[in-house]
Amino acid sequence: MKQVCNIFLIGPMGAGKTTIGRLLGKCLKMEFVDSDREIEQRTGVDIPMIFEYEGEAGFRRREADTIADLVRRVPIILATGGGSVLLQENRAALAANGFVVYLKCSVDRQVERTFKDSHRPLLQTENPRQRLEQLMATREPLYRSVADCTVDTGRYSSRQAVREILKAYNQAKRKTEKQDEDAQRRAG
Ligand SMILES: Nc1ncnc2c1ncn2[C@@H]1O[C@H](COP(=O)(O)OP(=O)(O)O)[C@@H](O)[C@H]1O
Ligand SMILES: O=C(O)C1=C[C@@H](OP(=O)(O)O)[C@@H](O)[C@H](O)C1
Ligand SMILES: [Mg+2]
Repeated sequence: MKQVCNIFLIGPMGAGKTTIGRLLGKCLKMEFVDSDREIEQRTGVDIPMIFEYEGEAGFRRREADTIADLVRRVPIILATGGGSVLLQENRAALAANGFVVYLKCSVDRQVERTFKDSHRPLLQTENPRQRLEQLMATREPLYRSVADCTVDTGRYSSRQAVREILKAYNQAKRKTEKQDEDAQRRAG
């Protein structure tokens, strides 16, 4: 049975994964880890530097290794990077090991929330909006394919988003517990 102790946040850049994950960790008194920060700690350099020296492919390899380790650290709230869903191995690891929340956000909101930050290499281009639209077109179906629930962070403050996530998480937890009890009863 899929375990729902862990909560994994997926979604595009600027959706609020890092911000909301941190808040959720405090609320549930659970360990919070951001995969980007973990990669930076492991390598000793920042994300832009990894992209510069190893390219996106090098970053994706490090991201996959980090996610594979973190999903096994139970219980955990994990905020992933926006491109984590690109690799099938990440999608499988997330889907199998926790409750996956897709934090959804319009491109307009993404632009507003990311334009001042130069820490995202994929947005260091002439036209970040166009880049975000392209990324959304490829990634949106992938976010949907692994999500156990979706929360639109454009409609909510981070605190409200946390409440929405908790509602869905508790519902899923109750459902799993009930299924476990039923299975035990049937087994005698
Ligand atoms: N409703 C909201 N939910 C989450 N973050 C928000 C919200 N409104 C504004 N923000 C801001 O958006 C920015 C990007 O958030 P971040 O957590 O870094 O996103 P991500 O990790 O998904 O890229 C932060 O400065 C955050 O404070
Ligand atoms: O969308 C992406 O490919 C990326 C998103 C970033 O994380 P956030 O989604 O937390 O900004 C970070 O992992 C890296 O810059 C690549
Ligand atoms: Mg983040």
